[in-house]
This record gives sequence, C-alpha cells and structure tokens, in this order.
Amino acid sequence: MRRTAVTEQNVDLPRIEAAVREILLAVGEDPDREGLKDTPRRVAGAYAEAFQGMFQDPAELLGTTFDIGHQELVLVRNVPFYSMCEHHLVPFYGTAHIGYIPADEGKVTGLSKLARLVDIFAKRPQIQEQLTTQIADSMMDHLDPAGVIVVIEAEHLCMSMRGAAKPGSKTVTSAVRGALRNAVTRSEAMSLILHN
Ligand SMILES: Nc1nc2c(ncn2[C@@H]2O[C@H](COP(=O)(O)OP(=O)(O)OP(=O)(O)O)[C@@H](O)[C@H]2O)c(=O)[nH]1
Ligand SMILES: [Zn+2]
Repeated sequence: MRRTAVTEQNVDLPRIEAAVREILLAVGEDPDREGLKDTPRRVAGAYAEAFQGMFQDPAELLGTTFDIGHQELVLVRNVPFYSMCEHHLVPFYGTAHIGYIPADEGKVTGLSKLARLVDIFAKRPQIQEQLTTQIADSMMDHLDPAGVIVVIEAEHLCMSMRGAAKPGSKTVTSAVRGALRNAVTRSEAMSLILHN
C-alpha cells in the first residue's frame, strides 16, 4: 500500500474529533465546558500532524540522488524525533543516528533527506524496533548502498508516566545491513555514534 500525498487532508479530522469527544465523556468530563470546547478540534489537528508520515513516500524523498564518488561512511548523528507508541498512543522520543556507505555505483542523498526519512517513519503509530528497521530497509531499497547502520535511543512515555513508571530509562535499538555488519566497519560507525 503506497500513499504519496503529503497533506493533513488525508486524515479524517471530524472522525478524530468525534472520538475525542467520546473519550472526554467516558472519563466523566463535560466536552462542552469552556476549557474543553475546542479540544476535540485541537487534538484532531495534533494527531494529523503526529501521523503525517502515513501519507509520505520514502521512495519519493530519496528519489533525488547524486554521485560524488564518496564510498566511505556518511553518518548523520543526533537527529531528534517524536513518535507515537502504537500500544498506548503516547509519545516516545529521542535521537536517531543514521549512517551508510555508498556503493561503487551507489547513490548519495542530501543529508536533510536522511533527517526527513526519520520523520516519515516516526510520524506513524510505531514501536521503536520497527522504526529502526524501516529506516534501515528503506535506505537499502532506495539508495542501493554497500551498508547501513541505524541506532535509535528513546524514552517511552508509556514507561515513564504510567505503567512501569520509570522516567529516564532509555531504550536503544540498532539495525545494521550489508557491509556495516563487518565487525571493523561496524565498530568504527559505533564509535563515531557514541562520540557525542
Ligand atoms: N518492544 C517494544 N515494546 C514497547 C514499545 N513501546 C511500548 N512497548 C511495550 O509494549 C508493552 C505492551 O504491553 P501490554 O501488557 O499489552 O500493555 P500494558 O498492560 O499497558 O503494559 P504496561 O506498560 O506494562 O502497563 C509494554 O511492555 C510497553 O512497555 C516499543 O517501541 N517496543
Ligand atoms: Zn506504549
């Protein structure tokens, strides 16, 4: 399933508004009181923004490439992101580190595209492992690189503000593909990632 349009119009805002009104009623609130009367509309807009990655196409984003004959590691470190845990629909957020080695005939993309790629997959109902592998696999699919490494560190509000209630705990995930699976290359990339 591929959806390409990049607009909030793809999200059914009235449907979210109706659902938010139901939630407010269900917790015993009065959705018509002054402070809450615009809340369903605001939440619908906020959700449309939080899930806009559903309607963006990584193939299109990574479609603009160029060849600069660089076949060494390119690493973009500390890309901040906000995502929504698909189990609880509360945020998880942190930083992504994305590296790749262009192949002989491989393509190089703009650095900003890598940062935007994180958002395409972060702005969906997500789990951290899947976010990590989707970024890595999408780079493998669209840039034909020799290798890819993606490392993500995040705090999950579903673990901080509720449930296990462990604020400050960080989850780290990685996805490594192709030549970056090689122990030496991988450890070079990891030392650059950790060199904060
Ligand atoms: N693997 C993984 N788990 C996640 C992620 N985000 C949230 N979770 C976990 O998903 C699990 C859902 O567990 P359930 O037992 O179905 O839900 P729950 O009763 O709300 O669980 P608690 O959070 O332990 O209260 C929890 O352990 C969450 O910590 C993620 O990105 N990756
Ligand atoms: Zn959760």
